[in-house]
Order: sequence, then structure tokens, then C-alpha cells
Amino acid sequence: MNKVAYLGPNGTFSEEAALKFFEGTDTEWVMLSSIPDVLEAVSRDEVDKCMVPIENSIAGNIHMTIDGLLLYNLRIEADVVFKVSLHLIGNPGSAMSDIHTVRSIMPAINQCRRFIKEHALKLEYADSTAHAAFSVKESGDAGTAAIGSASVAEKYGLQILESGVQDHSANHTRFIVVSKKPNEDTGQKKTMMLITPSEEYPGVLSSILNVFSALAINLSWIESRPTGRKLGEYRFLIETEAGGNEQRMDKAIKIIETFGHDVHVLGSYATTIL
Ligand SMILES: O=C(O)C(=O)C[C@]1(C(=O)O)C=C[C@@H](O)C=C1
Repeated sequence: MNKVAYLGPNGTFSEEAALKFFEGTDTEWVMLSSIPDVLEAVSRDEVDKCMVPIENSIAGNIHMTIDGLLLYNLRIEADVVFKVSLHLIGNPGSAMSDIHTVRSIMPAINQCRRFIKEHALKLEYADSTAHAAFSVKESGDAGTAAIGSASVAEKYGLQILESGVQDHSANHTRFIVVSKKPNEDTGQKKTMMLITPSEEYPGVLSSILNVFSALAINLSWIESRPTGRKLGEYRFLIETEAGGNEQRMDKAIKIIETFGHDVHVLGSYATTIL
């Protein structure tokens, strides 16, 4: 049996995605109240794995997940694409015209910037969409609404005041399944690695990217994060569309290492579209 953590309380998108992805497996669930807490639970061996959001098609990368992955030196076992539809949800009896404040987790707020601006709503941040919905319910406040899923509205007895409030109707969040151990699975299609340049010099990133291009390895994702040592000094997370067990990946890593850069593979995995 696997012990799997995700962002709670009941009704988050993380919960919906995790229940669907692990459906039919023998799983014990652990709900935690923030994304950093979920990743920390894996690092402390309190759970075997977790499922966390890493990127959204409207709002972009979720840095608290990326930074937690790096902080705790965790591995990626799988990635999972999940369709997200966001709604403005308020207390029973409240109307759209009553709402002056909107509450949710930052990535969800960032997916709805246009709607929030149009209605000149004040922002309040919560640790999850479900926590925002729960606190709106608990307060009974008619002027504050949450941004969350249709199922969380139903779960907490709230009403949908406006549906589909995200900036674009097509909206997907990519989740990753994270553990402490490297993935032994042979069905690997993508590889995530952290590349830390030996030093800063003009063209350092292009020297790395050229290696993948020369070996015809497509990149599916790239993110730069500060090393924290000095302003302007970065390390790069690069995801390739090639499995870690492919010869061309082995070759790419060896060449990049001969440049003196550090290459750390976070995992090799396949994408599931839920
Ligand atoms: O708050 C939730 O419901 C979550 O599962 C987190 C989260 C996120 O942080 O991206 C997950 C999917 C959606 O993009 C909105 C919120």
C-alpha cells in the first residue's frame, strides 16, 4: 500500500486529480494544508509520494512546487494533465453585485486576472481553492466569494455566482507525482533535469541548449530559478521529450558535464492525460 499526500482540505483540484490518477490502487491518503507541507512530508518519509501542481496553461509555473522539489531534493515519477474549470462561489443568498472581495490560492487567482479586474475585486490569498471556499462558508459573509471548482461549491453548500471565470476557456494544470526514489519504470518518455552552470559567462544557457538541439532532443519545459547565492545567478530546470534510458539522453548529459556544468536528473516518466 502507498501513502500519498496532497493539498487539502476535501474539494481541491489536487484531490480530484490524485483520486483519479491513483484510482484502483491500494492507497492511504494524507491531506495537508499547503503545497510546501505536502512536499516536506515526502522528504521526511511521512508519506511515500505526493501529487502537486507544477504548471498551469494560463498562469504558468508554480514556483512553490519547483522550489520545494529542489529544496528537498525530490524525484518526479509521473506527470498528469488535468482540466481545470474555475468558478466564483459565494454564500447562499449572495448575488454577484454583493461581491467586493475574492479569495483563493495564488495560481487560481492568476488564472482569473481578467474577471477580477473587470469587477474590481479585492484579493485575499488562501492555501487552496477548497480552503478559500470553506472559509467563505464559515464566515457567512455575503460580500466575499471564493474561486474554486464546481464540486467544492457543492461540497460546502455554496452557490456558483459566475461560472468559467478563468481568462481562457481551455485551462489545464499539470501535476507531478513526487517521491524520494528514482523511477525504475521503463516506459519513460520525458526526463526532467536540473543543470547548474559551473560559472556565469555569455552564452552559457545557449551552450547547454545547443547540445539538445544537436542531438534532436526536443525540450518540453524550461524554468530558471535563482541559485540564491548572487543576484543574476541561475540554475535551469529542463524537461526533454526523451526518456532517461535513451542513448541520446546519456550522450547529452555527458557532453554537458564535460563543459563543467552539474547535471542532476530528477526523474524520467510518461505523461497521463486525465
Ligand atoms: O487549490 C487547489 O484546489 C489546488 O489543488 C491547487 C491548484 C494550484 O495551485 O494550481 C491546482 C490546480 C488549479 O490550477 C488551481 C489550484
